[in-house]
Amino acid sequence: MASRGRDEDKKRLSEILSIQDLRSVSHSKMDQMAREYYDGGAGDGVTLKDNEAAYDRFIIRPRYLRDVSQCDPSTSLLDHPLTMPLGIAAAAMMKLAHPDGESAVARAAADFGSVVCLSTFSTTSLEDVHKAATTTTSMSGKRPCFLQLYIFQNRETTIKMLNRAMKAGYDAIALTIDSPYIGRRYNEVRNHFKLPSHLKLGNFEENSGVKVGGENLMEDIESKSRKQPDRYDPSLEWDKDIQWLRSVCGNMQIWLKGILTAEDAELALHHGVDGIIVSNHGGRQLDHVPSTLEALPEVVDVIRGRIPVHVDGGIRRGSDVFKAICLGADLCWVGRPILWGLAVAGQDGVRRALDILLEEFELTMKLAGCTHVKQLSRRMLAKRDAMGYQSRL
Ligand SMILES: Cc1cc2nc3c(=O)[nH]c(=O)nc-3n(C[C@H](O)[C@H](O)[C@H](O)COP(=O)(O)O)c2cc1C
Ligand SMILES: O=C(O)C(=O)c1ccccc1
Repeated sequence: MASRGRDEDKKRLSEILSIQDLRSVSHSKMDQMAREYYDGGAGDGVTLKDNEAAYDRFIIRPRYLRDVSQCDPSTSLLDHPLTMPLGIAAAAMMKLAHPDGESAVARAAADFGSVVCLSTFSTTSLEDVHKAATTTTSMSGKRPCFLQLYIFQNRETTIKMLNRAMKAGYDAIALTIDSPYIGRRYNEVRNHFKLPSHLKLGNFEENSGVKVGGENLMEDIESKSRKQPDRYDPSLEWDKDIQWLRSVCGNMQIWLKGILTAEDAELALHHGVDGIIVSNHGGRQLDHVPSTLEALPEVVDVIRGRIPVHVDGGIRRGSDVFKAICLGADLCWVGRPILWGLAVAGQDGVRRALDILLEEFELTMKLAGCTHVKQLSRRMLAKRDAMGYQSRL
């Protein structure tokens, strides 16, 4: 029975040609609460839509007659090889999509040659995910592994988690800086979003005081944050907290996730972080902030190669990865496409999402006249506007 199910999944997967196909099929695999939690954004969804739409405002300026018979889409991260400049973004509660949850995603990433950033609010323990993310049959050498961090008001909760992450072998922490509070997400209120009772948070004891299940996410954070100690800490500041984090992170690198301006990029550099991720949380936090593709150039310009700059939000095709790398990102992280793949067929569905993005990225490189990621530059793009397009960026 189980193998028949897997055969059916395989057949269905072979008919899925794009991330859009995966998104459509995933909708029939999730109930309304999970589907809208995954796909939805904050407020009116202006930023959510703009993250994707921004990619259509940039056009590729291809160069021809440049021998593209060989093409190498690979790169590296923290000295580990990656099949392409692509990582799997932190997403909470992956078992809402599929019972194999985060471990299936981590296994697919390891076999493909990608990197996982595990959410603080995973439904699998960080130790199990690290094992899955670093055990691979197809890639040689150690695999990189990131842990996304929310800092709690009770710092002991955060310290405990960081100590576990160090012991398990995580390479880097990605501190999410765009969420002192949870954004306004109407779907979570309307659907009475909660973690179903058969699922548990993987990184906290039940008596730890950290919860997202059993209560509406928004009410949970907003009305109870002042009464209960173990909520995100909205008082974080550059000066005191980055230094504190450094003192409790051992050898793990510290990255900031959620940078959208040159000003904050400069502060990040000044505070000695190891890398930054240009992100607006997939349009789930403050609505009406810039699309990440359009925020990227000002951040890249101020950082000037001194630390790596990554980007996430709205990446749905290999050509989107191509455009983000042309605008100066070292790597793209994808969120929802992975969740859609997971919902459709567990590990195989995640692998399908990754394979689609790789095939498309490689073909885009070749058709644009590039054979190595290092050749991607702003000169390969133009920006469309009401008058036509500007050929120089
Ligand atoms: C369902 C869902 C849950 C998420 N949970 C987290 C989280 O726990 N921590 C975090 O920093 N970002 C979280 N994110 C944001 C992602 O890390 C990432 O910034 C975003 O999904 C990228 O946009 P994309 O989904 O358009 O690729 C979540 C995103 C989604 C869709
Ligand atoms: O949904 C999210 O985007 C998110 O970051 C989150 C995860 C768990 C609890 C609250 C918010």
